[in-house]
Amino acid sequence: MAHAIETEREQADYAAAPVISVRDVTVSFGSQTVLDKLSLDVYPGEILGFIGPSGAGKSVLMRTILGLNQKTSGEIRIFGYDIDKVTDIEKMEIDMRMGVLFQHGALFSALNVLENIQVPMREYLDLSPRLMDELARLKIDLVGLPQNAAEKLPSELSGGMIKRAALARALALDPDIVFLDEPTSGLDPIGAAEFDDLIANLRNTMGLTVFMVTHDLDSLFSVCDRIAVLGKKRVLVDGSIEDMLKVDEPWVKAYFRGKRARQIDPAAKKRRRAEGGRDMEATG
Ligand SMILES: Nc1ncnc2c1ncn2[C@@H]1O[C@H](COP(=O)(O)OP(=O)(O)OP(=O)(O)O)[C@@H](O)[C@H]1O
Repeated sequence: MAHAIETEREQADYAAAPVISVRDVTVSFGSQTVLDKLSLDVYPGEILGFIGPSGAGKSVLMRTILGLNQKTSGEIRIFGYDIDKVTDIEKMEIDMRMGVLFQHGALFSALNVLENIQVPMREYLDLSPRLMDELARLKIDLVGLPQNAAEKLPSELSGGMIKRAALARALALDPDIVFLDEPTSGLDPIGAAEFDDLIANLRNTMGLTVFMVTHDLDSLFSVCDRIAVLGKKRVLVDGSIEDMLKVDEPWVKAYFRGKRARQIDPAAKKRRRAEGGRDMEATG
């Protein structure tokens, strides 16, 4: 499906070279083929929502792009580099430009928030402890956590605080792109909306590119510029929310026009963009 390009900004983004380009990628585990010749582009500065049925392979694609799963065939380019042809130093530079928030946060339980945020700094940079403390505290501010969260262990944080701490860690090296695996799962609707706003603000202020695996319809409607649907081991369709509402593929139809989506007004996103808030999304 062609992109429905709505704004000048989007037009400029889609004219730019993709930051991630996945071409004909196949991933198998033993005899199980999870992704079969899948292709997908991610453009600079966009928030891409990646959806699909449970077990379809969303996390597998994310992990494959990150180099955590092997692909059987196909090509992945990140920032223009073919990841099969990069040197070790180029690979490290690419890794440093990508932050990841894994499902459930995946913080180290024995480390406090400050130490968790410093993990990527220790892995990739050679900084003094004092500078690392300062940088980590800036990230704590950036994600809207109180400074007294710095010394807390993950077990002492609420679900929403864990997500924010994990996001702070994903942002530790000032990446160009962040991968978020179901970032709002387990949050109450208010916490989820606040987290969505945080993601949108970070994109707007830092020019981040966001690859978000999600099941959250509110996130898709409120912050995602584009949605890609995984099904039958490939990207079935991609486009705007408005495009999704016109798609006849049964799963996409059930997802966007089923019972849970019935209150969502397709015109609301345009109003939200015009007004710069997310309060207008759902009609009651
Ligand atoms: N390391 C692995 N070894 C073997 N099979 C795997 C591995 N990782 C994932 N799979 C299989 O790949 C399939 C896709 O899993 P994946 O976690 O990507 O689904 P998903 O679309 O993210 O699902 P959900 O929405 O439920 O999180 C599943 O059948 C899973 O069992």
